[in-house]
Amino acid sequence: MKYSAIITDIEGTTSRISFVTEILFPYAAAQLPAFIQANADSPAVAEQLNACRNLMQQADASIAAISAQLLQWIATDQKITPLKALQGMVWQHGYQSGAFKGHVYADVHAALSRWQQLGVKLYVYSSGSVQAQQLLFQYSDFGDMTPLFSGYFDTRIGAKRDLSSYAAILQQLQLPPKQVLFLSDVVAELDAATQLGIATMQLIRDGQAAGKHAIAHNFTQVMEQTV
Ligand SMILES: CSCCC(=O)C(=O)COP(=O)(O)O
Ligand SMILES: [Mg+2]
Repeated sequence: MKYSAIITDIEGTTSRISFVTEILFPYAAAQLPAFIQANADSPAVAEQLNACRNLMQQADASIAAISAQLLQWIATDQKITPLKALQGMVWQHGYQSGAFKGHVYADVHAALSRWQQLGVKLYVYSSGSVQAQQLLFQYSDFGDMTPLFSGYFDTRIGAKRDLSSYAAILQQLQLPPKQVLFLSDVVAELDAATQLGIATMQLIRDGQAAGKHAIAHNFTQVMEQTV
């Protein structure tokens, strides 16, 4: 096996883009206003509301104003950390109530299981919060997949198109970059990882434009190129 660790993106890589854009985002848009109104005093929610005020540069922004801003960020798919944290909180109710399961491609479940058997450490790096990542895999189509993963990274370590984010991840993994493989559907994310010497492979499942990276159309093809 070429790699000691594999880091995977979620949307467009392990999971269908439409699961995020047509199920998760609309659910969050529908639930967030009432959720933050009802939970504004809880420390976890209050912390994120204040982070939104800082980003809005409106120290006295009302709950209604923050709700409107959150909905605008969702509508334009902004990868903003407090939005992602609040989305994870409302998605928890959606998963636990059975409103939806976490979509994971069958080839992903098979490959992750095989890589774990081979002793490869598996990680997730997504703009979705760590909570959202863990929920998706805990309530996946294949049951609880979280035992497969050794760690999770989100935008608290940095934006996915920033080289510094991958430097911080490598620091935590304590591995040489060439022993780490990063899988994503987004070329700009792969470009950032490549600049640090991390191995990369682009997943092309929904017609994504190919970059200069090695490509695969599913995780079975990733496995074929990495053993
Ligand atoms: C963890 S499922 C929700 C994913 C999400 O909220 C998101 O914005 C995905 O962004 P990415 O940069 O990981 O494609
Ligand atoms: Mg993606």
